Amino acid sequence: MDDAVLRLDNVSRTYGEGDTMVAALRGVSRDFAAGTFTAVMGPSGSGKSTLLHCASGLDRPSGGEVRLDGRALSGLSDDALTELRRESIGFVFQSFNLVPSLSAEQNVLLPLTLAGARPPVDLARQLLASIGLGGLGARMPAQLSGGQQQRVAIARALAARPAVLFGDEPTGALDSTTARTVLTLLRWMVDEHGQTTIMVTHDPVAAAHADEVILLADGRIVDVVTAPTAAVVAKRMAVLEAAAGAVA
Ligand SMILES: Nc1ncnc2c1ncn2[C@@H]1O[C@H](COP(=O)(O)OP(=O)(O)OP(=O)(O)O)[C@@H](O)[C@H]1O
Repeated sequence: MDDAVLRLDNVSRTYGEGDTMVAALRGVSRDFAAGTFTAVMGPSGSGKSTLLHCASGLDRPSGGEVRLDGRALSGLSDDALTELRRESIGFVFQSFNLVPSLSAEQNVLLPLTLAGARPPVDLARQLLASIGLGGLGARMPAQLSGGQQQRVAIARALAARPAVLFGDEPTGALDSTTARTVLTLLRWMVDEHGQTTIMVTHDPVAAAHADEVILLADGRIVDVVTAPTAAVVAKRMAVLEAAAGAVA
């Protein structure tokens, strides 16, 4: 696919050696087209976090290749990889990871200021307004609800206009109503701004917001659900969980 922003080609990742070796990823290949929203699911230990880390340049695969905007990551030095991550990748985590002593606005701008850039003063205000937090920029994280804090974290991840936004259980710490607000926001970023987004989740309802769901089992992609509904995803997951339980 020519419009792939991110391409995984036969990516493998092993941990340890000899008898204790664990194959966390076993030859994963997948193209992620620009402007698409993908959810990654699978039983515990199936390789979701490893996939996210390898795809985002946080970890180096043991084999295969990851290409971001056509650039092979394996050839990059650690410094070049860090630079690429800073410029092209956004992260949102389950624990919002905001700096408690900085205001919402300062948190949003932090990655840019740390990178030595002088972001336009109204960038944070615009970003916060665009995600429904207009007027709250001066608040400290402790003065915001969980959902509001996660939206600040999303604004921060988007400040550098990343090629790909990665979410590691971004709604895992939120109640279902608040989670829906955050998922609607992610969906809106994809639809309105073409923000390519890849999210690991355990929640079929969250996964149903994506364009497709990749299902992992034992380090491999074993199923892909297009135009997912929560019911279909839950059913496929139940089959995989049962199989994983039978092996364990
Ligand atoms: N640093 C590590 N050292 C050794 N083994 C590891 C390491 N990290 C992950 N693994 C193993 O690799 C496999 C995949 O782990 P990974 O964390 O990617 O799974 P996951 O699907 O994200 O699991 P969960 O849903 O429980 O978070 C597991 O068997 C795990 O124990």
